[in-house]
This record gives sequence, structure tokens and C-alpha cells, in this order.
Amino acid sequence: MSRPSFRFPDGFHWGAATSAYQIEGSPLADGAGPSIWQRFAHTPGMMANGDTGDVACDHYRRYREDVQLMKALGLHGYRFSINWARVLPEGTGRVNPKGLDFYSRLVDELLEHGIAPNATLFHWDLPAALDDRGGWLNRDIAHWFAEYAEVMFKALDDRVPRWSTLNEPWVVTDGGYLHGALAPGHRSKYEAPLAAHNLMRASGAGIQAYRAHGRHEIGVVFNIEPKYPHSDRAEDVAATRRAHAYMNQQFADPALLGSYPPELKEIFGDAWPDFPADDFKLTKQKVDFVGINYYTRAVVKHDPNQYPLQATPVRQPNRTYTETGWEVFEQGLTDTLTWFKQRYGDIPLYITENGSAFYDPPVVENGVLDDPLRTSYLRKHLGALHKAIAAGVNLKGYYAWSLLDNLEWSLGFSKRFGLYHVDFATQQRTPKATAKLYAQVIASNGSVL
Ligand SMILES: OC[C@@H]1[C@@H](O)[C@H](O)[C@@H](O)c2nc(CNc3ccccc3)cn21
Repeated sequence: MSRPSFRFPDGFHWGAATSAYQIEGSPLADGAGPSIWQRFAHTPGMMANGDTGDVACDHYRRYREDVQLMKALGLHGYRFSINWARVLPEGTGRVNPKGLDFYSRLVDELLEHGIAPNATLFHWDLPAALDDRGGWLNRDIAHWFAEYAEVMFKALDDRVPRWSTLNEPWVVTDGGYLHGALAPGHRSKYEAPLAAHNLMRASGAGIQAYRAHGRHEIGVVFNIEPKYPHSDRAEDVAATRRAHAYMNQQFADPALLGSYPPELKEIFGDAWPDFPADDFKLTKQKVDFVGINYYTRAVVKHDPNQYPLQATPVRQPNRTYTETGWEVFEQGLTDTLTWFKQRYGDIPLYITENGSAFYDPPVVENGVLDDPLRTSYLRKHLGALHKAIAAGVNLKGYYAWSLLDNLEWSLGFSKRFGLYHVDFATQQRTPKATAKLYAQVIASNGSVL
């Protein structure tokens, strides 16, 4: 029987992704201001093993070397984020030319090697100076973000074909404002909805700024984790509906529909504000694409003790789980994409992150580190993409998370997602077997799968 062909559509865009605080290092170099992650990482007890982004992958200095790694993979594009506080040390007003110059040099290096830059304006590292003024809790941040976005568009839009306003606003509010596990470490059911709403107001203002100054494409990136009921009991089905609305609709709905799902008032109760109707004229803007970050699914059951969802995930028996505790469930990727099209229409989509952290025994053969579990994850999820495309999803590209092993936020350096292994003591990069497979996938546009 002939092997099924997994050839992807002509022109499919293959990339890899990173973010500033996770790889750059040198967070305060050349006039950069501190971000909330620089502050959070230096707060005792916040980071596993006391790890920080002070050095990380030293990408701020080694970016030319890392572009060579991208070239070796044959990447079409590279998704990176901009450290807002490098460019605007106080978050607004004074521009730091050396900070802007780093991103200009990175973009030029990418273009010199035929790699399309894909820039994310905000990947969680808010300037500390803005956090001191209320950060995402201050409605003025929509204007602060638009000012920053305009600075970046004027400086780089001649060379950056694709921009995203935000990366995963849900993680910022759930981790940074509700549960406190991520920067800025707040724990408030009243703050989380306000931060969420201002994130989407800011994203809308950034898109409006792009329409005034940009010439290419702009979108927004959401993490989507499909939710499946643990049983057909009404309480589990209702809990699943709440969990889905809270993670998967809370941000896409105001951006793409100009409203919130009713479940959010049900979830937050008196902590859910009555937002001004006019705000949705700002949150809802035409986007050129949406980025979806997919890693896993959740099987959900009712749990009256779990705040605010009254829902909890159920670990599945006889399934493979990654080092971050995420079930390998590629069907969820297909389901996510078909759901997104059904709810929001035929918007061009990119998978802007997909990957897995597994422990790899340090077995290096012929200069390659074997990582069979990560390779299996990639194969399965690219197959799931192919199913979604066959089902009519307008999928334009895929970015593997991540180019390099890097700082997995408060989990530190122990969770390794990279296509390239990084020895953080020596900064040596070593390709994993998954990198070699990905390069073949790119060269054959998926046919090798
Ligand atoms: O955890 C891996 C990556 C992370 O390194 C990226 O910076 C971030 O964009 C990212 N988002 C997810 C998926 N969303 C998520 C869900 C729960 C907790 C944390 C992240 C995974 N990842």
C-alpha cells in the first residue's frame, strides 16, 4: 500500500519561534530598561533553581550564529518577540537607539539569509516602568502600547512582513493576575478580567496604529487548548463549557466578534466588570491572520473547589505526557483548527507555536542528539495539520516551538523545547534528531512524513 502523502499546499510557510526574555540574555544592556520578567526572575522563590534570563541563550550577542542555525534548517520564517523595554526603557517617550538597533540588525541578518522576520510586539515582558503605573490594569496602556507599536512599525515595517500584537493574553492574565505564578505575580479575581480587557483594547489600538503606518500583515496570537468532558454528566459538560470559554474564547471573542461569551460573567460573578460598549469598537479590528499556539488538550470535570472555573483537568490513563505535564493529543490540533474556523470564519491561520518538552538522555551520535519522543510529537502534529487542511482550514504556516532550548519562564531551563539543544554552561548549540527531521519536512514540504 502506498504511503499517504503529507505534502502541504504550495507556499506553505515553515518557521520556528522564540521570545525575547527566554533567549536574549543581556536584559539591561545598552540602555535597556527592566521588564517585569527581569524583576520577577530576581525575586527570591519565583523561579525554579533560581534561574533567570540574565544570560539565557545569549542570543543578544550570538544572534548571527543562531541565524545560521535557522538557515541550516531551511526555515522560511522566524518568529521572535521584541523586548519593549529595550526600545522604550520607560515604556513610553524616550526611544533607546541601541535597543532599536539590535532588532534592526537581527532583521537584516534574517533577510540576508532569506528568512522572513515575524515580530511579536508583546510576549509577556512588560516594561517595569509601566507596571509601576498600573500596567495592564491601567486603561491608558492601550495608548502606551499603540505608541510603542508605532515606533516599531516606523523603524522596521519596511523589512518585517508579519507582525503580531500580543502573544497569549490568556497566560498573562491567568498566570500574572489571577494565580500569580507568572509576572507580575498578582492574585486577584478582580484584576484578571480588567487586565484581560485592557490587553485586548491595547491589541486593537496596536492594529489601528498598523493600519495607519504598516504595509504588510498584522494579527494576534492566542493559545488554544481544546476541552473535552470527562463524562456526559451535565455538571462535567457545563464545566467543560466554562473552561472552553475562559481559555479559548475570552480573548478571541472580543478581538474577532466584539463581545464576550456569557460564561465569563457566570465564572467571575461580581468580579466581572460591566465594560463600556464602545470598548468593543477598539478590541474588534480586522486582522490579516490569527496565530494559534497549540500544545495539548484538557479533559475536564466539575470541581466545586476549583476557583474560578469550578472545573479541573483529569489526567488520562495510558497516554504519553510531556515534561510540562501536557498530554500528547494531536487530534486536538485538528479539532482546534476546525472549531476556530467554524466560530470565527475563514481567517488565515498560522500555528505560531507547537512543540514538546521531553527529557533527552545526552546521547549524541554524529553530532546529533537523539530525541525520539519529540520527533514523534512533531510527526503526529504535522499529520494533524494535514487533516485540518484537508478539512478546509485556511492554514498558511507552522512555527515550531522552539528554535533553541531556552528559559521556560518560572520553570527555568529544565524544560527543553528546542530543536537545538543548548548547553547553558558553554552556550554550545547541538541539533536534535527533531531538527534534522524538521529540515527534511521543510525541504520536501511535508512529503517525508
Ligand atoms: O511552554 C512552552 C511555551 C512557552 O515557552 C512560550 O513562551 C509560550 O508562548 C507558550 N504558551 C504555551 C501554551 N500555553 C500555556 C498554557 C498554560 C501555561 C503556560 C502556557 C506554551 N508555551
